[in-house]
Amino acid sequence: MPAPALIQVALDAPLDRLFDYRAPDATPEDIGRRVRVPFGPREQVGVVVGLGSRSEVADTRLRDVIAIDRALPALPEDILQLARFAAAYYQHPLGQTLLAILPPALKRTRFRAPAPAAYALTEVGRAAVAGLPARATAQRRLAGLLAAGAVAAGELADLRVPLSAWLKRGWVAGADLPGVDGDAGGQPEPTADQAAALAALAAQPDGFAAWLLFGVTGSGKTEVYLREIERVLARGRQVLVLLPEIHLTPQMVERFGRRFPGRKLVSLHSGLSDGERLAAWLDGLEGRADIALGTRLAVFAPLPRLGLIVVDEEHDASYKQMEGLRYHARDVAVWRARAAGVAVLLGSATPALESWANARRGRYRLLSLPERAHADADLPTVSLVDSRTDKPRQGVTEALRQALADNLARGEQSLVFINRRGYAPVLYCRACGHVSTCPRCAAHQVVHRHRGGYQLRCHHCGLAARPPEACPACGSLDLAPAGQGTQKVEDTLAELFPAARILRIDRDTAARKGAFAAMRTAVERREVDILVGTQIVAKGHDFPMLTLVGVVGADQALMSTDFRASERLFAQLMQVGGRAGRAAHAGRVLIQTEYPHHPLYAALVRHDYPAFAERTLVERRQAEFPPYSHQALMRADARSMTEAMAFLERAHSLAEDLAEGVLLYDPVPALMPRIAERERAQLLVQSGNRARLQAFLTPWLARLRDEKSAGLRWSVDVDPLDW
Ligand SMILES: Nc1ncnc2c1ncn2[C@@H]1O[C@H](COP(=O)(O)OP(=O)(O)OP(=O)(O)O)[C@@H](O)[C@H]1O
Ligand SMILES: [Zn+2]
Repeated sequence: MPAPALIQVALDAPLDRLFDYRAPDATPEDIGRRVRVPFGPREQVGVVVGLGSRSEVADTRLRDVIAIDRALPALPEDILQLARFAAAYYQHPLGQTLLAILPPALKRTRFRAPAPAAYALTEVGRAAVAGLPARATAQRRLAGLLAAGAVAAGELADLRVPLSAWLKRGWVAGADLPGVDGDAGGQPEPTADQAAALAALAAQPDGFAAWLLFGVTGSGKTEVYLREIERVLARGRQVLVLLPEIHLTPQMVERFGRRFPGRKLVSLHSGLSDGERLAAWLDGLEGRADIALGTRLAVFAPLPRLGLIVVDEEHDASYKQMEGLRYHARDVAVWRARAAGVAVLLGSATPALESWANARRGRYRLLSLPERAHADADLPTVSLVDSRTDKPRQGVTEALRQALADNLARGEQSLVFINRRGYAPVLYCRACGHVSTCPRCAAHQVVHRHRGGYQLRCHHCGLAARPPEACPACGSLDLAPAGQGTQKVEDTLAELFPAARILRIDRDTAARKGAFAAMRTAVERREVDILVGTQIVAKGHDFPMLTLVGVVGADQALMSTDFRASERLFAQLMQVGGRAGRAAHAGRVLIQTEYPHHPLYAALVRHDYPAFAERTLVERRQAEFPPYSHQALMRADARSMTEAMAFLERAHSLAEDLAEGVLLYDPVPALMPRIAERERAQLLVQSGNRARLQAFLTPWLARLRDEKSAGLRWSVDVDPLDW
């Protein structure tokens, strides 16, 4: 009698193991397929990762698989391998990793078919809509929208139109999206630097290569991606393009669509509906998509003909996932490219110091675009406004006010950058100095404008409260918002320039659907004179009439205890400054600071990223911080600090005999020691050798898996970016 066929299933369970199920008809083709299995009292979706005939589970306790989903193609072997790598490297269970990389629609036990990308009228529908009565306004609106041909599903989603009723009646049906009209002929001639970069890429023999495209803002990095992609597409391969921000995807999709009119482009990000995401994912998996553009999660998209991976703005912190599988999409992309034997192209004006160091060591090959691409565009002039002498009034110095006034008079656009949303960072008692703090967190409450008055909000736990009438510490009524946020700067500018059209963009205003696209259109149509915003306006945009950038309140980051703060600040200011003067009009950047002699600002004035990077790398080497060491951070949180610290002390003692070649720091309270009534502590481990650190983490964490203590949560973050 043949041994019973078993499948090994990865499930979304916090246990680092696989689960065996009986599946008499399973074949090797089923590896990578979704299955439905009984798990405890419920049904769960899992992925088949192996076959077997013997199980450690007693025969009587083995359960039968409910169904193997053979309607969909299996996850290909390279994606299973990628998941195995990510699970092992980031110390996360394989099952949870695999389930995290599946589109949400595939995680449900009741499987729903992918939604069409677009809808079009059927023959029947065409005849029917001709006879719609005038009072059927919603129906007539839908008929109008569809009159000229297929319309993207997303464009119909927000409108109140009777789409589902028409689907039932057979008046509309799913359709493919019409291709974008291309102007592939209208592409600019590459500059000499672009041509040199492209020649180097083309000269590289097939196979893995990691490239760092270091190009100043506006140097035409995107143009290099586009031409290299064209070359790879021509060889019949697929291309994966990673972008840091979901807001940037639509504009990139549009730019790519225009450039590659005949090609199928799909986008993959969390802003899509589950149906759209599934459809795009399947287009990739089944080889229909030529280009997949997406945010970090797209790095796991199955693409059987993969020929190139591009990571735009590779330094961006949003490539790092902060919970669950705490992966860094750039690093995973490099690993994937190596496994697939293809090139990976990392682009940035301010590369991550890790990447810069890799380029210096020859692990990445460096391509440079030191000048702006546009023939008339120079890099903006950066100047520092000494705010000790030119004292800001409501946040704005006289120098910045004057520059904004000049720009307004010339009809050019300006951007005021302040990386702090809300009205003011704290509510302050002028009698005793008390500042508003969140009752649940070790954080200040931020003052927000709210319905004609104010509200106090915690940016860590979200708690909102009415401001107190009197100071909770001394009873004084002399309470006032102190410092500036985007809302206050917006108010100040409105007072200074009553005729100016001002638009504020921060996470609060951009949360509304379509807000970002509306902002872009308004700026492009020159319906805005001054933009006020946080870092979300700083990235990626190309606004030809924007010629002045003012930076307010940047000094704060200089004081941070996080060793990456200065790297982040430099990148941010370089990016935001890079929005100025990208076309025919010269740009300038004014930075208000009390530290005009700080070397970080000096490097910015000279647009000298390499100098900044070299200096910072020397500091990192002295302190043995990354990239000269590799870190993992264990975080624990509990109702009391004693519990959190006790757990980490225990973890520390369980590590001691394993930690050869690994430096174990003492457990300490976290930088933000309390969030939402949970006390937080951390334990840092570090090694000069990545493999050593990995070899230590696995057995250490295995020992800790059995340590249970009620109400305590812990996790490990490999290559942490935040503290
Ligand atoms: N070879 C070229 N000739 C003329 N214009 C070009 C050329 N390459 C790019 N441009 C133009 O220069 C501008 C900047 O290009 P692009 O957006 O590709 O730069 P980037 O380096 O990706 O910018 P950033 O990183 O600042 O977002 C665009 O308006 C683009 O159309
Ligand atoms: Zn809070």
